[in-house]
Amino acid sequence: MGGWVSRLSALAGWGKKEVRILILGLDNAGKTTLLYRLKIGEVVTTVPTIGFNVESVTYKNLNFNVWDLGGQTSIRPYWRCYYANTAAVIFVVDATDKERLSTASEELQAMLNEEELREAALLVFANKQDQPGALGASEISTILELPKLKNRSWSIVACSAVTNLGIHEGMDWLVQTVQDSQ
Ligand SMILES: Nc1nc2c(ncn2[C@@H]2O[C@H](COP(=O)(O)OP(=O)(O)OP(=O)(O)O)[C@@H](O)[C@H]2O)c(=O)[nH]1
Ligand SMILES: [Mg+2]
Repeated sequence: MGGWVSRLSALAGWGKKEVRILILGLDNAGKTTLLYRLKIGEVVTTVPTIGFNVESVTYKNLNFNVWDLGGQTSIRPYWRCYYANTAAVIFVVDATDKERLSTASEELQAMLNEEELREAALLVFANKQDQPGALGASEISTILELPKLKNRSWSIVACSAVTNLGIHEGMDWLVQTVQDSQ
């Protein structure tokens, strides 16, 4: 009986495994704005995240469980509590916040050194491209030392969570990469 139920469920697509994605980055980078852009396709008014937001998001037939963690300095030590079973990390950078790009780079490297994220793909979103003076993907890639990464599927895409620029390009890469690794 149990066998029939699970086979029928599988045929119907019920209980389909969700792919776990984390959205990380410094405070004010635009993580929560991105999460709801993915979830409802709109720009929502946000407040700084204390703790996390989590949503089920379906993109190109893949079901994601997307966790958006608060990025304030005092909250960053808790990021590691969420690393287990993560297929991919979306690291959001405020491309206008030049003073804090080195801090973003340090947090990114610390995160990538974690054993639990050894196989996780990395998508960096260079966000806020609608703002004047935003640095482009190649400049940010250099500052974050992405070309030096070893044994990691990674990509960087310039985007705006507000205007939707680049969001699909980044998510298409993510879906393809996650599917290829499964
Ligand atoms: N101009 C512009 N503003 C953006 C963009 N994305 C987010 N913002 C704004 O940046 C501010 C911070 O956005 P949040 O999404 O709350 O940032 P967060 O990364 O979740 O911040 P924490 O929760 O504190 O970690 C808000 O005022 C957003 O409206 C963007 O692409 N362009
Ligand atoms: Mg937030």
